[in-house]
This record gives sequence, C-alpha cells and structure tokens, in this order.
Amino acid sequence: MTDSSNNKKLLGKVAIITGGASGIGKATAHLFAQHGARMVVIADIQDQLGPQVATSIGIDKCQYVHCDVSDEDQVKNMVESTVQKHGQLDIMFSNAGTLSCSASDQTILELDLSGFDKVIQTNARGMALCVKHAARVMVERRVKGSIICTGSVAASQGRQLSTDYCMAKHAVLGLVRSASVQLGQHGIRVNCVSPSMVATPMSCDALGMDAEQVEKISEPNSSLKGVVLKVRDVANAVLFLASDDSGFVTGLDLKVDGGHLGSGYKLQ
Ligand SMILES: NC(=O)c1ccc[n+]([C@@H]2O[C@H](COP(=O)([O-])OP(=O)(O)OC[C@H]3O[C@@H](n4cnc5c(N)ncnc54)[C@H](O)[C@@H]3O)[C@@H](O)[C@H]2O)c1
Repeated sequence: MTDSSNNKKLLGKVAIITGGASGIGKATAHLFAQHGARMVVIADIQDQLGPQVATSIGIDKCQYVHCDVSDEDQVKNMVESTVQKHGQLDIMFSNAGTLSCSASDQTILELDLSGFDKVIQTNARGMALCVKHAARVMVERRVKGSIICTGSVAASQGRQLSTDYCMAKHAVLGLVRSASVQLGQHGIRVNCVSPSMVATPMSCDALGMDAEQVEKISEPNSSLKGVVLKVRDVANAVLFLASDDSGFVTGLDLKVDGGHLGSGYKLQ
C-alpha cells in the first residue's frame, strides 16, 4: 500500500455521522475529513456545537444538519438532502446516543418508563431509522456502501444499572446482524463498533467527573495496562469499518475495549 492510500482511505467519499457534534462522533468527523472524505455531514441536535465542529473541519468538507434521529421525517430528509447536495452517500456512521435519565438508576425494580422511552427512541429506534434510510438510498443508487453503528460493551453483558441503555445496545446488535444479512446482496456492509468507557461529554456528565477522572476509573476495567481508551481509538476502528480495508467484513461487532469483555469485569 502506498503512503497516500494509507493517508487517504476515504478519498472522494460522502459520509453522514450522527451525533457528530461531540465525543466519538466529533473525533470521527475529523478523522474522516483527514482521510479525504469529500463531505462529512454531521447530523445532531446541538445547534451551537455542530456548526462549530463543521467550521473547525472546514465548510468545504463538513456540513452541520439539525436532525433528531428519533424522528423518521427528519432522518429521511437529512439523508435525501445529503444525496441531493453531494450526489451520493457512501458511509453512514449511526452513532448518536443518550444515557439513562439521571433521576433513576434504571434498575428493573425501579424502571422509569419515560426515561426508558427516551433512551430506546434515540438509541434503538434512531439507529434503525438511520440504517433504513441510508440503506434505501444506497440500494436505489447501487452504492456498495458501509454502514457502522455505535454499540457498546453493554450490548454483550448484563448490568446492575442502566437496564434501558443495556437493552437498547443489545437491540443495536440485532439491527446490525439483521441488516448485514439483508443488505449483503446489494454489496452493502453493516458493522458495529463497541467501545468500553471512554471520556466524552456523555460519560463525564453521567459520572460527574472530568475526562482525567473518567479515564482513571475505567483503567482497571481492561486487560491492557498502561493505556487508556481515547475517542481517537474508537474513530480509528470506525475508519477501518468505513474504508476498503474492511471490504470483506460485515455483521461484525468490533469491540474496542482493551480486553474488557474478555476479562469478565462487570460494570455498574
Ligand atoms: N462514552 C462512552 O463511554 C461510550 C461507551 C460505549 C458506547 N458509547 C456510545 O457512543 C455514542 C456516542 O456517545 P459519546 O460518548 O460520544 O457521547 P456525546 O454525548 O459526546 O455524543 C453524543 C452525541 O449524540 C447527540 N445526540 C443525542 N441524542 C440525539 C438525537 N436524538 N438526535 C441526534 N443526535 C443526538 C448528542 O447531541 C451528542 O452530540 C453513543 O451511541 C453512546 O451510547 C459511549
């Protein structure tokens, strides 16, 4: 492989990143643009942060679109306007997510259904809508695209808390597995990236800690020592799944967890 193909794995590609205004999505938007993506569309509900991220990447390479992923009309319009403006859609990174409400720990005995509905609407329904509408335009235009969803280690284990989040992330795995089986005939790959705890506004807010503290408490959770998970590590895994480097990979749940699941460690 030449140096330039190493550096430009997404040359000319058009990508959508949901939840791209912050955390994992923001890091991935920067990485996709560095790798030559022709346009990265950030779809999010943070109307202040989203345009700032797009500007920092460059408005010739990145655009912000307001889109609540739990609303089908908004997702459909966002996907279709991307294709109209930029001519195609090669990559959907369905990443937007939210955590359980802080008012309850969401144990099964104390499950708060309004918080439950919010988590399921964004993390399960929203993911399904993004995969549906991205796949529809890819099939229509005969694009052998790549769809990546953000799962979590919570998709592969039970938890003491956050039952709704854990359920929604299990649903993401079912979505990825079913969509990969159904879309394979069109040459569309569907995969999932599953990080363990990583310092982002979501995890910092939930724990009431700064990034350094989040990294400190997550360190014992993995088998790998002397290294902590950063959003860049997750973005690198997404880049692999988005690019031709993973051309024969579909239906995979790529865990970016430093051996967390293998170690048998149980998170709260
Ligand atoms: N941070 C972690 O420890 C961790 C671990 C495993 C998985 N994840 C998953 O990673 C993904 C990204 O989370 P993050 O940690 O980067 O958090 P984050 O809060 O930094 O980013 C999430 C983004 O999603 C957006 N979003 C939320 N609801 C939305 C909606 N309805 N429509 C559109 N956008 C919406 C938010 O505005 C935000 O910009 C989520 O799916 C999360 O569940 C996070």
